[in-house]
Amino acid sequence: MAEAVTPTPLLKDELDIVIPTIRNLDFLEMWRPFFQQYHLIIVQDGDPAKTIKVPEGFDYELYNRNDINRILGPKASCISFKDSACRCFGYLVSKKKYVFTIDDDCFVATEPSGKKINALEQHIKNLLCPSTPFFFNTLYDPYRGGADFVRGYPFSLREGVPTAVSHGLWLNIPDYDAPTQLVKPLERNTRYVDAVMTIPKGTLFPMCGMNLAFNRELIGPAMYFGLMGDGQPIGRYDDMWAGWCTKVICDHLGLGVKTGLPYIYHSKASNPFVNLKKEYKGIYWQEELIPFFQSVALPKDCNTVQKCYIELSKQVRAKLSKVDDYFVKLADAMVTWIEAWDELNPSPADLSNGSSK
Ligand SMILES: O=c1ccn([C@@H]2O[C@H](COP(=O)(O)OP(=O)(O)O[C@H]3O[C@@H](CO)[C@H](O)[C@H]3O)[C@@H](O)[C@H]2O)c(=O)[nH]1
Ligand SMILES: [Mn+2]
Repeated sequence: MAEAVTPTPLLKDELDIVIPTIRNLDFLEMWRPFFQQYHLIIVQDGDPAKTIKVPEGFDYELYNRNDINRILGPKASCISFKDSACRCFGYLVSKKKYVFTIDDDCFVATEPSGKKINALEQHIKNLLCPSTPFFFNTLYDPYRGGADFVRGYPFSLREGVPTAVSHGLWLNIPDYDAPTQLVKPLERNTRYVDAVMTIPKGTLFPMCGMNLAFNRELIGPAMYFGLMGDGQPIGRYDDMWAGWCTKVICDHLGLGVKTGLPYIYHSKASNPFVNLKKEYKGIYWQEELIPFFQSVALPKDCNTVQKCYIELSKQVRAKLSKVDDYFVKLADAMVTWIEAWDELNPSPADLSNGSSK
């Protein structure tokens, strides 16, 4: 009898899984059937002297703070310490076209049917299918089996645009801010919504980094998770900052951002009092940040993510320094991030003219 051949997982050699951690990586055991054939990039935060045990059988590279400092030198100043924002170092050093990032307290969720959810597979489907940011399809993702564009949907728009980001959701512990966590400590998300939607052009969204995938070649340089944690006046707004920058750049470049499936099972409610201390400035700053991002206009000649990002950093410095001096520091860090990105990811043109930035 012919041996059952395990199909090669989609994008096996074109995708890295980036995991920020201050804990242990036992959660990988539950993901083993879905992750084992992919390469992991583990970003160890906190004390570099601590040994993080990686379960047997995984192909990985692990970076701690000493590695980050060694690889980036002075540019390491743009990588946060003691905050999940450190994960973006993994995006920097990856050499793959796609990245999936997941937190170490996120587990395999189950569909209402009882089927285990391969979150990575669903993210890949989301990324490989076009997005529809210019006209909302009321039957949600028209490219999913059993759905299509509905009547009245312009045929000129049905080709869609390339998808840059796939934003997944969470069962059990939802990604609530500290005030909501404090008033609703026992609330659990049990609602499984079987939908994937493109976030319309011109609409921002709160991007959560715990179950997120993106096309690194299309949007990687915009996925900087900012200056958070140790030595910074704010934490837990890393993914929000990246999401706002990413969305305005995707809108400018005509790229798509999707949200919805897949779900993961989020198990750890971080301490709301600790979270409040980290994120409280963000809660009132965002009342000024959102109008800023809503008003961002990027010049036509910003035709690459790096050019968009540098232009964005100039507008952050000019328009947000009045909110707090922190944004001047952040604007500088945004430039350092792009310098680091271009240094570690030279374009073919850079390589051909031998300029190592
Ligand atoms: O200093 C730190 C703290 C945590 N990590 C790693 O980052 C992720 C997220 O940590 P945790 O699960 O404790 O955080 P949450 O409160 O559940 O979620 C926040 O994290 C971000 C989403 O990813 C966002 O800011 C909030 O939603 C885990 O893997 C920790 O090990 C870290 O590296 N350094
Ligand atoms: Mn968590």
